[in-house]
Amino acid sequence: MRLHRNLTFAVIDSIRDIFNEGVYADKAVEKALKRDKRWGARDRKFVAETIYEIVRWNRLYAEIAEVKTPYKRDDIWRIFSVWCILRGIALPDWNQIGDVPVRRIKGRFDELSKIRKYRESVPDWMDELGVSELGEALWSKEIAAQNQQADVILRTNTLNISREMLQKKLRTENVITEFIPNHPDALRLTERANVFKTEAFHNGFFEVQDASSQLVAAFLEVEPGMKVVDTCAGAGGKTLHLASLMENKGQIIAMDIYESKLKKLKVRARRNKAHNIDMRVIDSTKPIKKLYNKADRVLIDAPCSGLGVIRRNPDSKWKLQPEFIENIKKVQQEVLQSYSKMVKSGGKMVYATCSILPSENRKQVDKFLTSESGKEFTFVKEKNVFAHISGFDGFYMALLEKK
Ligand SMILES: C[S@@+](CC[C@H](N)C(=O)[O-])C[C@H]1O[C@@H](n2cnc3c(N)ncnc32)[C@H](O)[C@@H]1O
Repeated sequence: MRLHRNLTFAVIDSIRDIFNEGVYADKAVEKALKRDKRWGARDRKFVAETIYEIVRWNRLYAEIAEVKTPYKRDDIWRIFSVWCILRGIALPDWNQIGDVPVRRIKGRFDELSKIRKYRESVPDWMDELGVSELGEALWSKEIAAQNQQADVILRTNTLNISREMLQKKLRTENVITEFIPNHPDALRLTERANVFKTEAFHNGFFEVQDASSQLVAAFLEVEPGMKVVDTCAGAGGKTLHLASLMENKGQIIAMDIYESKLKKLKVRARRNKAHNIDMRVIDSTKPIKKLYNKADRVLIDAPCSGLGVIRRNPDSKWKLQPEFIENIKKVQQEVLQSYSKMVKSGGKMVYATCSILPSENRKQVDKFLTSESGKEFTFVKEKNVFAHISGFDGFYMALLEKK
């Protein structure tokens, strides 16, 4: 591979923005890709994937390069040189790249690869937390899987098309996909492509949604005609799936504390031709109280650490703080306590997270079940999804029934 100056500069600037300015990696990539309209698909792939790789392996590369944040420009070039050496890419003869000790880099890589927190490039606290929650063996496998690049998975919007027809349509647009066993609406791209540019996307035939995430709405056991509350709907990934499963019949009330997210859902719902969704901002306890004992189904897709989706957000390894996880656990218990009151007698509720930590998952459910409001519920079933077993995002979901 021959390195191109403009592309490499885009990578270097993005790394500076991510680590020195706190910019999210996906936003930095988005900005980098706008730098030059003449870049082709391969150029864009290089820029995006190199940024993500350097973010993913930041601790390991920085340790080998002997640099620390905040990075000076030279430091980032040193990290980039380490990336080149370890990937077997010939270093160009540019001023920015000084003397690179190739043998020392390879030697340090071999040494550091024996220590998990360097090999898997995670902060000390995260490595310790992973071990204390999951044990050495499980954490080692899971964090290794979380460092792999995630596949692009689509969810067929069955309101508008079947999975078979969608696959055919995408093929005519040069997007090749395959079915995924046990995920009835899912298609996996065999090669990465910008699916948002396809006609099929603009026609509302699919959404991009990981296979594990596609299990959540189905776990709620919805039926057409039901009254369903999606309490932490965000931009509506699962709300739209619920609308599909309910064949646009009945009512879905999508809620979130952020109006901006619900506005995005509105746009997506229109494209999906999902007509049974009402949106409500949670700006007081009023919208919740109004629905006490009214819902057949309640989904709590709770805010969480996101430790199950590191493959998609590798910068969360550096942005996440232990204090955030402690705070978010309090929110998880609060939303369980409060939003469960909307379930009617005989109704069901799913509590889900994209975390792999038992303290955010089963332990929250158990705490809820032994509380005053939880006593009205029985535990039906749960699913723990690990990336190293499934090959998809880490997720948790529990189904509870109100007596
Ligand atoms: C895991 S995300 C939801 C993802 C979304 N369900 C989807 O499938 O695309 C969690 C959401 O909870 C929202 N949230 C955070 N605190 C909340 C609260 N107290 N009540 C309701 N929603 C909350 C966040 O704004 C965020 O959109």
